[in-house]
Formats: sequence, structure tokens, C-alpha cells
Amino acid sequence: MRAGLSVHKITKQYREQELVLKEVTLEVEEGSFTAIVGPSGSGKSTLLNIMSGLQKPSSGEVYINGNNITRFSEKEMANLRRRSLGQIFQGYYLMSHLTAEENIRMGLPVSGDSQTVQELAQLLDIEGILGQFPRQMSGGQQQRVAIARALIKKPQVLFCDEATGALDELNSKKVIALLHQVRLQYGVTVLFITHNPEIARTAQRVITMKDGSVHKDVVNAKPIRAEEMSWA
Ligand SMILES: Nc1ncnc2c1ncn2[C@@H]1O[C@H](COP(=O)(O)OP(=O)(O)OP(=O)(O)O)[C@@H](O)[C@H]1O
Repeated sequence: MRAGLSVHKITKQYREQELVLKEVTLEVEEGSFTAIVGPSGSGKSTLLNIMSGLQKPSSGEVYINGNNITRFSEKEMANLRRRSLGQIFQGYYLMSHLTAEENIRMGLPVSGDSQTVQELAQLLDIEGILGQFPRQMSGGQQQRVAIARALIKKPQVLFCDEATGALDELNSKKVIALLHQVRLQYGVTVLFITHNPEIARTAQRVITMKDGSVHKDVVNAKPIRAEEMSWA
């Protein structure tokens, strides 16, 4: 396994005597799609935010490409995040005064190339709305623009926190299918927090968090395709 990302004995404590993460150790294979599931409050978002460098652990290390990012300065971390890491949340966080295309370009590091706007727009089926503002788009379109913004720099890792939580069945399926497609096309490693067991069935690996620890870590030998997900 080529581990592009790993965490070693990560702990997180927000308040005294209450560990939200309890020595979590994980290796994530490059180019894989991993679902992170578990009850509310089990530490999923905290773990993801520590892996993506958004939050610092109380102890332990996070390695990306062999670099211990927990030792990075703020500037080094900002550089890594801007160049190599993408993040998608349930809220789309688009800039309301910018068009779809301008929002997508916001995801580029200063010196990055911009030829992929068209390519991504085609892939995400948003070519026709590139000139529109967020208020003129549906939720599904806004999320696809947010995904394009996260993908335009061709990130090494894409961190998704309930990225389809606000979408209906059809749009959720489209977004999950797209994430699998870009994973294959660009070799992006995808980490996807979800409460939806059907989405987890499309993942190659499912990590279940419970009370701040990895409760289960299961390789899914036969992931289903996004189109096969059944919505109750
Ligand atoms: N900034 C913070 N300050 C204090 N406590 C926090 C903070 N962020 C999270 N927590 C606490 O840490 C625990 C884990 O939260 P986290 O958001 O990581 O869980 P989660 O599994 O992602 O939950 P959900 O599925 O509801 O998003 C919770 O008890 C939460 O209240």
C-alpha cells in the first residue's frame, strides 16, 4: 500500500479531561476512497480537520507525502493546503459576488495553471452556468462548483465532510459518482465523512469511529457503483 497520508497516535482534547480523539493511528492508501462513519460526536470531523491541517492535534503526528505536517509552520501549512489539499463541506461556502467560474478559479494557487476550468466544468456538467452567481444556481449546482473549486488544483487529497448532506437523492448520486470519477481520473485520495450507509457502500474502505477511537476498519471487497445506491 502506498500511504500518501497517515496519522500516528493522534489525540485531541478541547476541554480538560475529555479526549475527543484517543490515539488514532491510520494509513490511507493513495488514490483510494475511504468513508468515515460513526455516531454524531464520535470525532469524525475533528479527525478529518486534523488530517487536513485545519486543526492541530493535542498530540501525535500527521504525515502527508512523508512530511510530518504537525511540525509545519503556519506558512508551510497554508502552502500545502493551497497547493495539494482540497476540502468540501456540507455548506458550499461560495463567494456570493463571484460567478461560478470566478469561484472555481479561487481554488487555484497563485501560480497555478487554469486550463482545467473547462475540463472540470465538462466533467461536472456545469459548463452552462459558469457565468452565473450562486443565488442563480440550485444546491446541486453550487456543490458541483464547490467541488470544481476544490479540484482545480488537482489536489492530492480531497477531504469531504458530509459533502452531500444538503443534497437530494439525485444530486447526491451524481456527486458521489463524480468523486469516484475524479479519483480515477486524477488519482485523488478521497476521505468522505457520511451518515449515509449507502454512500459508505461505494467506498473501498469504511472506517467507523466511536467515542474518539477507530471502532471498525473494513475493506470493502465489492464496492457498489454510485448509480446502484438505493435511497430508502
Ligand atoms: N471547537 C470545539 N470545542 C469544543 N468541543 C468541540 C469542538 N469541536 C468539536 N467538539 C466536540 O468534540 C466531539 C467530537 O466532535 P466532531 O465534530 O469531531 O464529531 P463528529 O463525529 O464529526 O460529529 P457529527 O457527525 O455530529 O458531525 C463532540 O463532543 C464535540 O462536541
